[in-house]
Amino acid sequence: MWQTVKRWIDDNWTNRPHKPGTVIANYLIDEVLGSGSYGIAYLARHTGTGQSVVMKQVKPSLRGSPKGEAMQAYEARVLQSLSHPAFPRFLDHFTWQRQHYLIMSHMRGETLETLLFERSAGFTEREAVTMVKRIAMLVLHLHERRIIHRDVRIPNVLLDGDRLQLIDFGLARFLGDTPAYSADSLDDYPAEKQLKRAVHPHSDLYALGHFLLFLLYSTYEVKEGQEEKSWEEELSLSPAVRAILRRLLQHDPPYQNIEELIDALTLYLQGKTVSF
Ligand SMILES: Nc1ncnc2c1ncn2[C@@H]1O[C@H](COP(=O)(O)OP(=O)(O)OP(=O)(O)O)[C@@H](O)[C@H]1O
Repeated sequence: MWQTVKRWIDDNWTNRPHKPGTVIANYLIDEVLGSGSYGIAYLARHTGTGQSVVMKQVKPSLRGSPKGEAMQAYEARVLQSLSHPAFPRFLDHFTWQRQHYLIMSHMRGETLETLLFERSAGFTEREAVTMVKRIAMLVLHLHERRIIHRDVRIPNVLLDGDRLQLIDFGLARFLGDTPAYSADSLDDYPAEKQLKRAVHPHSDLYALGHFLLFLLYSTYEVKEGQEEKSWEEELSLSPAVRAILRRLLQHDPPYQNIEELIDALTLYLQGKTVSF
């Protein structure tokens, strides 16, 4: 019972976001962007320069736990190691009144999730492959720096005009580091979650498979009373894209690295046969 009581206190009291208008150190909060599993994100402004930033606060209930400030410090380290216009820029990391904050550049644009589900954007097979290739190029930039993002999903990709950006490095890990922040191993998780959270290029490749599926389903029309089938039966795909998806989703032997995927996508876009 005490866990239910604690959860109520955390949700309604301990983890209440700051209100717009609150000043935290040198930052004025304009808007609460969201409250995720580990942190609270705000749109804020530097009080001196007026620069628009995203401020992430460690959930107060997680302070001192492995998913608290240590996890945020790790995200700060990942962002500090990057310098690329398609990723948020690290700006600051500080403790203020015993709360922990990470400041990064605010990326403009709309998420792919908004484009698909609110604006009903539709992607042809070629457009979907082109989009996934562009995201794969960003993932390549990360993998070359030994960073596995582990959260490449439609809400974390922003499109600003023609500029594509990848955000939310909260789960990113450097190759060679453990998958979890605590001493827990992934062994107790279901197989799919183990794959998604592995600190290995395969986890981002698997996520890109789901990303491609979301784009391909954007033009799919469900008929009244139709029963659910597998994606291979529901989508009318070219053999090349079907083969690429099967490898991404690990129905067939997976690509060993992101370069192999980019090569397959490039061959498809050039109209050449993909060798399996
Ligand atoms: N650098 C950024 N620029 C623009 N928007 C951002 C940026 N970082 C996060 N956001 C937006 O803020 C909101 C919350 O971001 P956050 O990274 O906390 O993700 P979350 O998925 O809600 O939380 P969690 O990953 O902790 O479960 C999201 O809507 C996200 O699009």
